Amino acid sequence: MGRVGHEPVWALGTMSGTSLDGVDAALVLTDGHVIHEFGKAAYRPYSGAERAVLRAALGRWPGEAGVAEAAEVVETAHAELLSRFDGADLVGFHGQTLAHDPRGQGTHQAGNGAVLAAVLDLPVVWDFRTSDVTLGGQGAPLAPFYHFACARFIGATEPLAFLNLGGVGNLTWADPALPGPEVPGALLAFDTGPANAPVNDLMQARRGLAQDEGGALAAKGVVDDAVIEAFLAHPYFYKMPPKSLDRNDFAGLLEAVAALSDADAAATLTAAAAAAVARGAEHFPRPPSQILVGGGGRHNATLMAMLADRLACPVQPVEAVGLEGDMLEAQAFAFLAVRVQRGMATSCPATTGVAAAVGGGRISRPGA
Ligand SMILES: Nc1ncnc2c1ncn2[C@@H]1O[C@H](COP(=O)(O)OP(=O)(O)OP(=O)(O)O)[C@@H](O)[C@H]1O
Ligand SMILES: CC(=O)N[C@H]1[C@@H]2OC[C@@H](O2)[C@@H](O)[C@@H]1O[C@H](C)C(=O)O
Repeated sequence: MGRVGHEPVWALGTMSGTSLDGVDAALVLTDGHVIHEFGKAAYRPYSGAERAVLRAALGRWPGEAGVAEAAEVVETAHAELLSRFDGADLVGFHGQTLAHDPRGQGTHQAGNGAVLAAVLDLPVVWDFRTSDVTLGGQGAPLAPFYHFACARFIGATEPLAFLNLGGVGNLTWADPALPGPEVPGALLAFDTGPANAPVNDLMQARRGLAQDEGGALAAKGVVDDAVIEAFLAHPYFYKMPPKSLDRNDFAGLLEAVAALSDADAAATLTAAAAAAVARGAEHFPRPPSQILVGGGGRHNATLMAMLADRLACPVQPVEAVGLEGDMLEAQAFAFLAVRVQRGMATSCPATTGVAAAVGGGRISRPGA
């Protein structure tokens, strides 16, 4: 990339995840290879009204009803949150995934980076997933290149795995001893299955609550093994990675627990998330030394206990190695923004199934 520097810059990354709870933003000082320092991070929840607009647009594509309204909610929430930060050199704006169908209609993240570039008066990197999909990849997960940098940052020398427990779960196996993330054998990544989304949907439907706080309800229930067995027969679990999911790909799971008590249903959906991760771990090229967990699901003690039961290596929140589990994804899009700006790859065959290591993303500059 000519004289575009190799100096580290402060990148401000954002994530508005599949749980539709709100927007995370975090500053990272990086050159796109190495994490030099972490800066301030902040969260802005969506209001009930905003969440309703986003929920109504789930599964929709650009131009369809409700999508422009959803994009406006996303842009407004991000502009409000990001205006609270000083000192950023550029922004990595993920947007809100409304639909994801990589081998069909594509992938759709609502929100226009050009709008944010104008409001914030900063270059904004956005639309991270489309070019990977266009080149035959899944367009997700994209955090793995960042996970590789995290593995280096914490001084790991043995293979390890990162597990994100958001609405959907995803696993990255990484070997930090290899020279870089795109080197064959350095990474293997994929979505594991539904993580918190089905439990959240159950809690909403049965109790009018957003989540099963701490996994307390699930802890009181009994897992229905027949439901788990039927769940694991889903064709997704027979696909080789890389592979990715849309939030509602397992919508039938909620029907499968319809006849169970609230506690048994919560226990069974929580066990399904853990079983999907354990099934995913069977794909690891070599056993990892540990699995480090980020995302909101690490606050669910029942889910964490079920994971520890089903996995052969230690499972602990990323805080155990000094990382911030609520901000990993926002930090990932800060890191990836710098890579995009510098013409570096953001995905490779082992992370998204794309044919070769590729970069992605659009860059909008203020005043352009
Ligand atoms: N204290 C808690 N107890 C139980 N569950 C929790 C707790 N805190 C967060 N969660 C779960 O984590 C979810 C939020 O996780 P997170 O913010 O990582 O998801 P996301 O980023 O929206 O999703 P994705 O990573 O799939 O895009 C909540 O919706 C809830 O289900
Ligand atoms: C299409 C899409 O937005 N996928 C998200 C979602 O949330 C978790 C999982 O499904 C993962 O594939 C991805 O996000 C993370 C940040 C990623 O790209 O690595």
